Amino acid sequence: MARLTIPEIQAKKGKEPIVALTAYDVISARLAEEAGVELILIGDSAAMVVLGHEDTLPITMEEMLIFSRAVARGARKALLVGDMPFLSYQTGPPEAILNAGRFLKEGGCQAVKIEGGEEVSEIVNAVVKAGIPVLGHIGLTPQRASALGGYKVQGRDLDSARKLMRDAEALISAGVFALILECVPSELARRITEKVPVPTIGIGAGPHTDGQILVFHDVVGLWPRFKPKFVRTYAEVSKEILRAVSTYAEDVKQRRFPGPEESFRISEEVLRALDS
Ligand SMILES: Nc1nc(=O)c2c([nH]1)NC[C@@H]1CN(c3ccc(C(=O)N[C@@H](CCC(=O)O)C(=O)O)cc3)CN21
Ligand SMILES: CC(C)C(=O)C(=O)O
Ligand SMILES: [Mg+2]
Repeated sequence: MARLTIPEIQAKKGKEPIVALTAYDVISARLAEEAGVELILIGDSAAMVVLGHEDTLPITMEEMLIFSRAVARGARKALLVGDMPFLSYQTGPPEAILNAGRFLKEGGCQAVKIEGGEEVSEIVNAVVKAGIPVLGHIGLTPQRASALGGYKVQGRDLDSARKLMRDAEALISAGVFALILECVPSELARRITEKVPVPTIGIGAGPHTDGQILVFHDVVGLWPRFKPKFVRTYAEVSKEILRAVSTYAEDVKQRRFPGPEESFRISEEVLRALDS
């Protein structure tokens, strides 16, 4: 079966919700796709949930490309989007195009995501003009968390709600194929969704967006550090892993593992010859 295309994703607007999820490795990508995920984002959240950094800022292009290639080996139907890391695009169009292009040339992705609104619209436009599809991302943009005062809901007062509407319009003019809305009040997300011609994909943006995205580790219960209000945890995978590995450790200590079924044998004849 062929990979979902950007026009196919766009055609879902107003028809059926788009299912998106992050993934960072071959197993999570394969499972996500088998479960029906249509768009996989190789998120810079890997900095936190895979590499253990405090925030998303430290992750590099080289690291993002390693995760992208792993995901590409596991997913052949979902649209793959590489999340451009901090300082890989902010310096201007030439560097942005070169780094975005690497996600396609080396990362096995079909598109990239860039955080920010009006401030980055020229850069987004340059990347789109180079033939690299861009997924926009406005509202809470974690690479700017310090400037925004933390991981906070955006667009609650009139000025910031207006700013978000302008950001959406600027990105549409710049040519994004879809738009992520993160941590935005539901009614504002609804207005943006009705106003823009491309799909909106929400994370903490309520039920009216054209699709939803969450972080893989949040969905399966593998991220104990914090639980944003917008997360629904569908499994307790950490607990299951802890149970399995604890039992393994105890079995080794108690000499219950390995047993005969988990061990290899040699013939008596060879053994006798060896001992003589
Ligand atoms: N595991 C994980 N899940 C994510 O969704 C995620 C990451 N990591 N890392 C990068 C960013 C950081 N994100 C976050 C992190 C925390 C909140 C949070 O706790 N927000 C408050 C809202 C506070 C307010 O009312 O303004 C909340 O209660 O949800 C939101 C988004 C989203 N992204
Ligand atoms: C949560 C999504 C939108 C993201 O940017 C990430 O995982 O890095
Ligand atoms: Mg991100």
